[in-house]
Amino acid sequence: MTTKFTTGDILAQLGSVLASLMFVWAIIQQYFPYNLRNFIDKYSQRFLTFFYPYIQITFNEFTGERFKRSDAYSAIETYLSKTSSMQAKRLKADVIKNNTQPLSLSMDDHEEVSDVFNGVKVYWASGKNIMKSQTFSFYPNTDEKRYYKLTFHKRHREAILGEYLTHVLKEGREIKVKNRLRKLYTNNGAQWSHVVFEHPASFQTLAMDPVKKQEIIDDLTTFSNGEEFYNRIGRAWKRGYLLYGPPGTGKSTMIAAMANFLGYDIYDLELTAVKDNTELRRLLIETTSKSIIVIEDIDCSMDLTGQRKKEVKEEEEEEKDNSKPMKPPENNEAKASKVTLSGLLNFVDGLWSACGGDRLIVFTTNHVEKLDPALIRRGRMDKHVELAYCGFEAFRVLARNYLYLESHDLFEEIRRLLAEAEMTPADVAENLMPKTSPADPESCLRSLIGALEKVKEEANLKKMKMKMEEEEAGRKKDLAGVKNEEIKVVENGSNGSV
Ligand SMILES: Nc1ncnc2c1ncn2[C@@H]1O[C@H](COP(=O)(O)OP(=O)(O)OP(=O)(O)O)[C@@H](O)[C@H]1O
Repeated sequence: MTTKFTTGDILAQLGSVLASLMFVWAIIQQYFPYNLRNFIDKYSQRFLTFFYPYIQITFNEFTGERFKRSDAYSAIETYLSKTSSMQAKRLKADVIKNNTQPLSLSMDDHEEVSDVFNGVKVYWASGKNIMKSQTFSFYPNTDEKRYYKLTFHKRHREAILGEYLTHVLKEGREIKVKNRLRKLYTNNGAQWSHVVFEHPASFQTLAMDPVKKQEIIDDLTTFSNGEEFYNRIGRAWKRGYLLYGPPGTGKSTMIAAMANFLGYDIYDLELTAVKDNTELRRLLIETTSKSIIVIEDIDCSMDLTGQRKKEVKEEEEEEKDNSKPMKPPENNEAKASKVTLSGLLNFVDGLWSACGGDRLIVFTTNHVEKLDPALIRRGRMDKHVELAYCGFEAFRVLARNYLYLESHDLFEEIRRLLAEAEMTPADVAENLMPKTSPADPESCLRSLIGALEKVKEEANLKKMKMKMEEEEAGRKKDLAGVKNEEIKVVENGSNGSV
């Protein structure tokens, strides 16, 4: 006679075995002395690990300082977010105020997901221990100790403890930086204060020559991934950008697009509010990594033309003439209360090495010719980007953004006019701004054509006026020359008569 066991029977048997085991364990816990329990615990663990081929690592949410969340835990949580949303059945959601991603998802307690790295499979499980608290606390409930447990086969120990964990923490931190609310810092004297940075500019909406744009995107990507490279060549991980061009060509917009592209904070440094070089240095040291430090209109912030020459000359003169009496204290004070060009040069290169992490420094100017060459030489300002008057390709970006237009019969006329008239993207954008609802693209394009023709006419008139003025000046010069000749002749004549 054969007996058939159904799955239900097996589960019922298993359940009763487990119940019996738990009962026995409860008895042991109650009646066995503490030392004996400990002994059994210790040796049963050793016995199990002898046969168990897996290694487990636990990452607790709170470590060290009681209320400080572990950086590793939150990096792992972020790293696992994508895998969790695909594999876990129970998820936790949190709102993040971010344009690109409104929700952050993580696996709920007691869930497990797997991950594969270089062909090796590992398992991540989430869990929590609940401690019985005796005391009342104002702090958030930290009696629930959450953790992540990583499990992997012991033959992969080296790869997982080295490469894999480095990869998890790095990637997790990078995603966190991208997802966080970014900040715009401004300085009031030597103090930074900040607001949330929510500028919508992107490289997609930035109107400029597409080849130039791609070059900048590639440069920024290489820079932001270049930690190892910069370490290897022994250079501070920084890059300087000089953006120059007439007002309204998109210098500030480009900085916002750069920050959004890289996920960096912005430090908008008002140089005129900085008392001296020491204050400037302090402000720099307080900046965090993954940030863009901006000095707008650098030519207006300080006298950069010849100032350095003056400074160097003064220093040389002081060195030559040691017998010279010291300057009166009030003079020294006046000099110390300004940021000097050499202070700025130190700011740009010397002190960078003191601050770890990647930083971009961006100067903008409407008058590149006014800047001291020392300030903008390569190595300080590595990339010089000219933001020019609107060309046809830049116009097409604006037409797409403002009017959803890819092509139109009037585009050819606009192409011809843009080649002849100088108009900034800001002015082109203003003309393309819909004036009715719904938008009437053709009337916007015609408005732009009218504005371009006007600019062209004004430029022609200006040219003609200048030409006439030049001719007039030439004629006056000639006339003056003739008069001088006549006077000379008269003088010679009178001399001859004497
Ligand atoms: N290249 C561009 N692409 C898209 N929009 C632009 C561009 N240039 C200017 N604009 C528009 O014009 C406005 C002014 O541009 P922005 O402030 O970036 O110019 P700027 O070169 O920094 O000017 P300034 O030198 O006066 O500070 C922006 O709000 C933006 O809407």
